[in-house]
Amino acid sequence: MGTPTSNLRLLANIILENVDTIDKLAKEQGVPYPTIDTLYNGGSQSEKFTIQPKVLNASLLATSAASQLIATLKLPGLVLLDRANAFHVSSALRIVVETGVVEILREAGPKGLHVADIASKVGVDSTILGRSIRMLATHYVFRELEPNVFANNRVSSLIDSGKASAGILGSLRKQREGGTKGHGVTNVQGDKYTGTNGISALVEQCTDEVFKSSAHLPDIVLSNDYSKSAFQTALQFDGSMWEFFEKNPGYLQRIQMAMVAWTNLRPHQANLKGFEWEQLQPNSVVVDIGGGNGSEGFEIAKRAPKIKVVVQDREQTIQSVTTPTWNAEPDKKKMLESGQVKLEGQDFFEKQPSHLDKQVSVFFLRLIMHDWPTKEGVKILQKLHEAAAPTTKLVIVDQVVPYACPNPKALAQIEGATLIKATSPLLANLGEASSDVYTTDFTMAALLNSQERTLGEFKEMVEEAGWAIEKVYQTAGSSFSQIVCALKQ
Ligand SMILES: C[S@@+](CC[C@H](N)C(=O)[O-])C[C@H]1O[C@@H](n2cnc3c(N)ncnc32)[C@H](O)[C@@H]1O
Repeated sequence: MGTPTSNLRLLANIILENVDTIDKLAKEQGVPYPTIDTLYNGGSQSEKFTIQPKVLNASLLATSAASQLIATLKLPGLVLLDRANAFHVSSALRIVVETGVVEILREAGPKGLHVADIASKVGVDSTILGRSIRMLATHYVFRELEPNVFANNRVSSLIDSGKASAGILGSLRKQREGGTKGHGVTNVQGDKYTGTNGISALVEQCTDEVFKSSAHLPDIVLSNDYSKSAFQTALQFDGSMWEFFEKNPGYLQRIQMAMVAWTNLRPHQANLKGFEWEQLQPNSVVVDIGGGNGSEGFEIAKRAPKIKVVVQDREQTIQSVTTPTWNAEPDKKKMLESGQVKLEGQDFFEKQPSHLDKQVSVFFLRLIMHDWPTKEGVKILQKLHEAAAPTTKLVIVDQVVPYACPNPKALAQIEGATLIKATSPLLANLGEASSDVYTTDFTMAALLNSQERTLGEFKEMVEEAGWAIEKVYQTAGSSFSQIVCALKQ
């Protein structure tokens, strides 16, 4: 009998097999896989190659094995220190994003720029700025070309707002001039994000209010007192997070742009893949519940030009964010003028307006359920149930949290429930390869005392409100899933 293959070798073999798969596909198609040192260009052949399903599958398995290999090879004490101090990476990231380092380095070009020059443009201490960029470079965000000379790389360039650095620095100046707005509250300059792909807004939101809130989450859990969320504690605000945003319009603009980033961060089809909007009958009505600035409602209306879309949100969001956005963009304005799309102030805890009663083909909810604890989630879905016709569908787009073990039988039977079968010794949820869904879950806990849900939790919640899951569409590389429900029989 030969020596059994070591655990290290099993992991290394998974990496090699999957890198071989990617290399072979790259060779066949004549497209190189991008290196970490190249700049991100979503439209390039190389980046498009990385999100082809076969390539993505292989890269997820290799990522899972590689991170497990690192966690095994690195001394456990150092793995623990990394985990315990991960928040410093968030601090460094906020410093560089709000000081426009990415834009300054884009303007500097491939030779990069010395940190003293970056700091003098920004007006901050060059030592801590340099240490921030170096810490990030150590985590593969930016490159240090020679001592203290930095340049963008594939990850940092993704944050690029596309604006001139002078604009970002102008916003920083206004932010400083306005002074602090109270405990933990940043004087956010919302206009800085308009016209961007939203990624800088998302990174700032994560590293500012989410990070500050998360620091208070353990105290809440340990005291078992959920009367105030971690967000309310961090920002010393008694109302809801949405009320806070309405009082602080810069934050409102930032979170709405951060929502757009979720569309741009990953292959976009992933959000809309699955439900066949084109198959709806002409004049069918789709209601985008809590549609925010209507970015998804717009995509649906584009995909199925013969249907009608109603984008609903809180009155103030419709007035101050959604309507100006749709009036400013010609394609969207045309849809409003033709009557294909309607923007409507509507609280989703209230009864749907009479013009929609029993008239809706699909209620669409993207990133809504995860904002609410289950009790409120059930109330929202019950209101939609009350307005539903017998054939109305409910399409929920949210992240489905994978168990770290295989799905139980009752769930495995739902069409589309299992995505990738991970083989031993990999974790069933692919570990690091699906880490984003677990961090978003904690974001929801910190901001809203809410959560991302496993498929089992979704099943229980929708059934309590009178719906039943028919099918789940999942996409490798995107924890966003579409859960299609019909009225429970
Ligand atoms: C996480 S955002 C999602 C926005 C949008 N669906 C998307 O995916 O881009 C949540 C949305 O819910 C809206 N919202 C919060 N409370 C609401 C309520 N009671 N009625 C209607 N909309 C509400 C917020 O204004 C915000 O636009």
